[in-house]
Amino acid sequence: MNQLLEKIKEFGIVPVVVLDNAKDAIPLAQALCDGGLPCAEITFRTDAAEDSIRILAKEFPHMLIGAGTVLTTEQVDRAVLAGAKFIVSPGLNSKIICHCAKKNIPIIPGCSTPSDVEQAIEHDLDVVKFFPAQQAGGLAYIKAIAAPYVGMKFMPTGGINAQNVKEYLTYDRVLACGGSWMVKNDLIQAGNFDKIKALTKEAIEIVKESRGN
Ligand SMILES: O=C(O)C(=O)C[C@H](O)[C@H](O)COP(=O)(O)O
Repeated sequence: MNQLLEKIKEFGIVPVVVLDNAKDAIPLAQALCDGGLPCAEITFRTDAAEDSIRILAKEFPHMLIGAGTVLTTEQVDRAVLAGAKFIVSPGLNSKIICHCAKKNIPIIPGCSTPSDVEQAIEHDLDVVKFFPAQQAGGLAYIKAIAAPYVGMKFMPTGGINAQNVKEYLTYDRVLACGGSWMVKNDLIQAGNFDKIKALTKEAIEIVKESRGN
């Protein structure tokens, strides 16, 4: 498996962040790092995404910063140029996967059906996002879909929180979980970075528990 994906596995959780204002990028990143999780997927849902990635790549070079909600090859280019180290998309788009392969940047596309997973295999991928995880059938569905595709690992995202993340993480075909519960937009907007740090610490404790240490 790609080294960067190994790193994501080590973290166990990828915070999915929506930033309305790039000025929040630094305190947000500081809270994540202080909480013990130097990793973030900055989503291209807002205009602030590209600047936020650029700021974090420069100011927090030790952090693993990726771009999420990537829907076009143009966004891939902007994300990579800004310094994103990985790309995540909600669905599987062959054009985007080929573009990422050309640029040699890891992509984790969203899958929610066996056909999606088979397309990912066609592209030689061994990790996919499972989205929307909780709503599409949760861990039971992942176990069922993982059975025939023995080489595939999953990053469940969507509806995951401090209450249900542990059960996902204890399944060995789950690489890591994605989620926004520790970086909720209202906490960012309220400047409540202490709470973000506390929720991040709690999340990291759950990762440790799921690994029996
Ligand atoms: O933006 C994307 O690229 C997505 O595919 C959706 C996000 O991953 C989920 O919205 C996160 O889910 P929550 O943790 O339930 O907020």
